[in-house]
Amino acid sequence: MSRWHSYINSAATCIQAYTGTQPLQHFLKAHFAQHKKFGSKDRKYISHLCYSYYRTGHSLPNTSLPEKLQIALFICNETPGEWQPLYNEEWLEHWHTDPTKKMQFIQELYTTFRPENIFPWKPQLSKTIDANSFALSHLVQPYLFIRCRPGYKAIVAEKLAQNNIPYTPLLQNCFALSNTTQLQNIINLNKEAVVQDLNSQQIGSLMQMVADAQPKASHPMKVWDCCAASGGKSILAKDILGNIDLMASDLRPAIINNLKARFKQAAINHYTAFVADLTQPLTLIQKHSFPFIICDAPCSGSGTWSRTPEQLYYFTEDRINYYSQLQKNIVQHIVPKLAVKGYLLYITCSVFEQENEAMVTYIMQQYGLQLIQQQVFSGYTQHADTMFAALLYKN
Ligand SMILES: C[S@@+](CC[C@H](N)C(=O)[O-])C[C@H]1O[C@@H](n2cnc3c(N)ncnc32)[C@H](O)[C@@H]1O
Repeated sequence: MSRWHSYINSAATCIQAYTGTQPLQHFLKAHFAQHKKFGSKDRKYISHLCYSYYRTGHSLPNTSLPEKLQIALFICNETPGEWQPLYNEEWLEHWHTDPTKKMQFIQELYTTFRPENIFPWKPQLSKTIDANSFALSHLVQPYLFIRCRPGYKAIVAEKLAQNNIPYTPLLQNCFALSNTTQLQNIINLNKEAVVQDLNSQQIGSLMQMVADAQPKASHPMKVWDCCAASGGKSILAKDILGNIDLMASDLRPAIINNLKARFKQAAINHYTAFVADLTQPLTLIQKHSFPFIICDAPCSGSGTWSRTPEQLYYFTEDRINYYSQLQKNIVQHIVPKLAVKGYLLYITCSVFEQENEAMVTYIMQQYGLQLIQQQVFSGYTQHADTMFAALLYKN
């Protein structure tokens, strides 16, 4: 058996053992730790096969797993490259860079192939999203994006150049890099630059609106990042709003520890961090009110599935209702903490209307907040995540 066929078999073994209950990345890491015979190249090829498989969603029913893997590779790779020995002349002739043409070829060979099942939830999308481009975006891995922190852009650019790392400058402070780039030993992550998706960075434009509305020389604004995770939006807020009185919370204690470590690297020393379940009444900050609350809500994550295609594969539609209800429960406890003349920045990395525009309508109707701006930041044509953000105001 050729090396390439044995990769297909190894990937098939992984796919059969994987149940979707943990990130694929973690599963593969543990699998390779258990099976030491795989060298680093083998791990790379097998992982690539697995990821390609999940990228095609449920478009290939009634096809054997090795065949599915071969088709997935064909659809997801722009060129056959090293995988060429797996394919006959006819397939190689149809190896276009345009995935739509390749899918037409597959449809002729496999009548059960359903490309519409790569992303089957098109009716649920936010209206401004181009459903076809979005579905196709799952076939490729997005870029790695970094945001240079204030004062460090030239230093970061110089370090990347010194290490011969190619990058494309975008926006004011964003660099796009190949997704295999290793930055750990090259730049001071979190201090000089943060790893942050292009559209996560774009949400800064709504934070800038809050900054612009602040009277000059006022006290540091009290900002609560209420679903902070490891603090990506907090650091962005700090960089845009400057001297803020920052409070960050999240449901999970481990993640708050990560946030503290990251803030240390980011030289953010003055802040308060605490654990809070926002589906429950808040006791810790009973007396506080905030002129700015950032709610980067837990969501389906559907705008980021081209990074984690196993989630695309294992998603079920009932989860949209689950997340929308969770978001309502969270909003219920944070809106009362918003000061009069305060701003709520509601964010998701979801593409579903029910988690996005419909949630904004709900917040406006239920709590009387006024909409300043809402936007889908689409990433599907830029090898980036798709995000949604709405800035609301309390009169
Ligand atoms: C989209 S992530 C936040 C990402 C983060 N803002 C960033 O920029 O990196 C959503 C966060 O909400 C947290 N979360 C989920 N359920 C929650 C709850 N009931 N109360 C508070 N936080 C919750 C999750 O732990 C998760 O870290």
